[in-house]
Amino acid sequence: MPRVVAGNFSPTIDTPPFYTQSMDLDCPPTLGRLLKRVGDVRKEATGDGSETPVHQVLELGDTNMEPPRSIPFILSFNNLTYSVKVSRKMNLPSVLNRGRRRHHLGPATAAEPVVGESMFTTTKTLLNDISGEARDGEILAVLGASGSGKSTLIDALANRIAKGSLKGTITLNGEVLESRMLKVISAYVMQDDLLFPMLTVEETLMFAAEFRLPTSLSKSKKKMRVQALIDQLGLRNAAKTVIGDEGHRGVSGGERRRVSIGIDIIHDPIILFMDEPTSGLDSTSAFMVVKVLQRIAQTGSIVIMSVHQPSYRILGLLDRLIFLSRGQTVYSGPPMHLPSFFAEFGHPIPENENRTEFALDLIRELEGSPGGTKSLVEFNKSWQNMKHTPNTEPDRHGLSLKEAISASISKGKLVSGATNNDASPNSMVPTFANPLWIEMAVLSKRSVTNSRRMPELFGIRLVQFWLLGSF
Ligand SMILES: Nc1ncnc2c1ncn2[C@@H]1O[C@H](COP(=O)(O)OP(=O)(O)OP(=O)(O)O)[C@@H](O)[C@H]1O
Repeated sequence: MPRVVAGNFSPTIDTPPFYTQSMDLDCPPTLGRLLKRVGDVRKEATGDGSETPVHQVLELGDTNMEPPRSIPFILSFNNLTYSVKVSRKMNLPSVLNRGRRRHHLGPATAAEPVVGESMFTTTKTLLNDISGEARDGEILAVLGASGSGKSTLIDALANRIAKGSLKGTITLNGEVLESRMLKVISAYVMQDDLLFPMLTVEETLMFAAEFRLPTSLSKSKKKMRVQALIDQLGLRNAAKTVIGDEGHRGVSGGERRRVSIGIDIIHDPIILFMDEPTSGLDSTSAFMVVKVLQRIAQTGSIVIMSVHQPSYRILGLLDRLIFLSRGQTVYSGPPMHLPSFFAEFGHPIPENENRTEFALDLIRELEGSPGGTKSLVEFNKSWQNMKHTPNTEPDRHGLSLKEAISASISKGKLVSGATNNDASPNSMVPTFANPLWIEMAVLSKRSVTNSRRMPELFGIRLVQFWLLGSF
């Protein structure tokens, strides 16, 4: 049974954001100066000089709490197309035919390679003209059967696809995102949890804070960030529990997944990418993970995730959906438009039926039919043209992307290495928060702490070192 947080609520600051009070937009301050001002404003707000983190505490039962207003961010992607070369399956007659054609012994047929193809390779389109947008405060979910292209789309948006092979545009607030900038303001949460079994949840997150947050951020601030994150992740009751493994009892699967998320979002990213965060979890744990993601979104982040088959409750937490079939969009829109979409397509969703299950079943059925999903792809295009409401762009206070990021940080968001006082724009986005020797020291300390608590592993390591030292 998952534990629900009875956490404290960290108050947010009512004072108007100081970028509107004093930030000179013609000359944006460095992130370091902004962070300092964050401290000053928080001190003013608390009155007693203590600096209170603005991150909110997760209270799963509390749905009335007003999320803090954030700086608007919109990630738009247009006409994303991604193809790869795959080796062609060869059979002798086709090879002979090809040879004959090359020597003008017969007419070319449809099987002749087209431009960009060769005798041995063919082009496979993994993403075909995908467009959409994701906004801060919202969760965009990519759905589809296995092999439909969900992971590929998430990878494309997270800039994890080789440069040049992806066609189309990806912009944040209308500006093309440099890969360095994206790396700093985003996080990609892996499906696999690589955690140290003998560290507690709190220690795991503290090591992540020491590794990823800059040394210029004091230890007490890092501790505050970890405590706020524990509450946000709904892990207060499990904070002192070890992660565990097959041989040691530890946290539950859902808690473990939330710890993994916590490690990746320790720097409070503006964009969070996740490939199947709920896979392998029971429905309650899966719901709690997505609830945590909703809370993260509400602190001013864009959350983009893939999900196989969300339950009815999870569907209620998602703001936008993209259904894929063989790399093509078959539905794009909010969950509440699913019934009208499928009704207009001629396949109304029966009452009391899970909408996503119905949609996925119908897509699978069409995929197996002679015409494939072409009719649904075409219908979606015309439906988008018909129904698509003009972009209701939120008020961005006239900020450029960099100014919006700075302002977002000033409202409590952290960015790794953001305390650099250098005024050049590039200094805003250092790739590494800490020098290599600090990273090595943190990693070694983590490994030693974990090994010391596993005497059997510690013994094996000791023998290994002794043997290696003897030769
Ligand atoms: N580098 C590649 N070369 C060739 N085919 C690829 C490559 N990467 C992915 N694919 C194929 O592209 C299709 C989409 O893969 P992808 O992993 O995005 O699907 P998915 O919807 O995430 O599936 P799952 O739910 O099983 O994870 C699959 O058919 C996969 O085999």
